[in-house]
Amino acid sequence: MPTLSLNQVTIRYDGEPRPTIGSTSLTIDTGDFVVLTGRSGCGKTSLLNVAAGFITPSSGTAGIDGRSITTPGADRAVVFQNDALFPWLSARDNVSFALRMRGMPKAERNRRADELLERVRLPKAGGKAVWELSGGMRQRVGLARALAADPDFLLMDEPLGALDALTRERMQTLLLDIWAGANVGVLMVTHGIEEALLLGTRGAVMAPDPGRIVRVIETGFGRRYVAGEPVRSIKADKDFIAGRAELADAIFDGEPA
Ligand SMILES: Nc1ncnc2c1ncn2[C@@H]1O[C@H](COP(=O)(O)OP(=O)(O)OP(=O)(O)O)[C@@H](O)[C@H]1O
Repeated sequence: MPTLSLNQVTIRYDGEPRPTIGSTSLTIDTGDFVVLTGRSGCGKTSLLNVAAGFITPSSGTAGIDGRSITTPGADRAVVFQNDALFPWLSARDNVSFALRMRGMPKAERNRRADELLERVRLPKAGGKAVWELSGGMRQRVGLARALAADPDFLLMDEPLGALDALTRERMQTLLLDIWAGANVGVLMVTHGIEEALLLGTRGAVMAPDPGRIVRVIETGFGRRYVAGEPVRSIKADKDFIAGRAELADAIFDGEPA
């Protein structure tokens, strides 16, 4: 079971007088669903980019089981706010593209792509062109494509940020279903306080200047959904309501929201 570790990572972008991220550590194990939240500009994406291997920390280390993260790798799938699908390919071909890169024969990769599309609740969309899909459907194709590489870690930067509120709620439960069914560790960035609380096994709150994790809240609400409890009953629970207030307080640190 691999572990992704960020150890006393700092980031100082070229030309910036101060570090964007000050010494920050974070560990993600298989089965974790770590949600990174905090005010705009506090450095959430920067930290995720270190885990993804898109940027190298100025000091500190990023690694998986002792191996340094220096570049992106197939062990880490990244999902962005905008799906970044190939518009000229069908949904199935978008998903199977990742498998083609691994040399899998066509019939097998089409079968696997259809399985993955079914997993993201798009059983009939394989032959559809990207332009025929809604925003939520595209994001699900993006997720299926991310899962195709069979990653150890799923790194998601505001994956639901561009969706309308109702689609977003349905996608939250889909993310929990995917997490429960895959052997992955998840790191997800979100601005959504309820989303952080519902999805995360751990909610990590960042503060700015320099960006750092100031609070970690262990949560068990996603596990309750996976065990069969309806989301509405979870969100009505007094522990959920108290958790939401606690998270908001940590994010706004006593300032009015
Ligand atoms: N490549 C870069 N070069 C210089 N500065 C950068 C770079 N990338 C990000 N920054 C700056 O670092 C700070 C943190 O940005 P980052 O995107 O990591 O924050 P964030 O918490 O994800 O923001 P948001 O919630 O608005 O998406 C911002 O001030 C941003 O302008």
